[in-house]
Amino acid sequence: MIVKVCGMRDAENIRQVEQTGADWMGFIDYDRSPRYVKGVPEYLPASLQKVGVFVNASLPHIQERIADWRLDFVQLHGKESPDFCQQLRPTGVKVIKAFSLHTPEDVQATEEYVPYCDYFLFDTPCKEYGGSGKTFDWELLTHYQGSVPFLLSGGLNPTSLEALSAFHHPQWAGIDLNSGFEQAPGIKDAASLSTFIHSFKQNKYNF
Ligand SMILES: O=C(O)c1ccccc1NCC(=O)[C@H](O)[C@H](O)COP(=O)(O)O
Repeated sequence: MIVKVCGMRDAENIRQVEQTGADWMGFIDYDRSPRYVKGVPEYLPASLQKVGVFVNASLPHIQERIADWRLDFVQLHGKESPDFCQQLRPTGVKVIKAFSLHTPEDVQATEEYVPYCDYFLFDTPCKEYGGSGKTFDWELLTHYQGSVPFLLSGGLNPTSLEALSAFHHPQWAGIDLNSGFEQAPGIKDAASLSTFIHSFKQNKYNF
């Protein structure tokens, strides 16, 4: 299973989190987020896949960030269309489309994105677009029968292991961790992440 830690920006903290067993690290390029990375992060991890997180950014802006932040993935949290996702294909980065899930209709809306995305990320609806710290009703995912693998996101924290161990879905590919492991916006508790990730990867979902 993939573990993504999102909302990083401090060089020393990035180095600490690089050692926790996480697979992907997310950097937020949205200036209304308390985790906004202005410019280029002082340190970019060498051993983790780098994910740039955008909210309704333009294609040229994202292309610039792909080069500057040496991104492996682009994660789109706004109202980006399937066509926009398709336009990112020639850049060579993998595309993650985030969806806020509130109703079964929200799940159905993912279908037209299938040809243009490598992963989906299912998150809690909130006016800030992400980082709410709140969980959504995972039962909604019984309505998801698509072929694109997804990361489970929204409000995961050190107490979430039991709920995760009870969750099953054939397309479940990983988890996304953010505000539930923070000491301050953008600063993660590396020790807590390390313990959690170790337990998560040790259990039966490490396939
Ligand atoms: O985290 C943010 O501040 C944020 C702001 C705007 C768009 C996306 C954002 N985060 C993207 C993520 O992938 C988060 O990890 C995801 O929303 C879950 O966050 P949390 O509920 O805090 O675990």
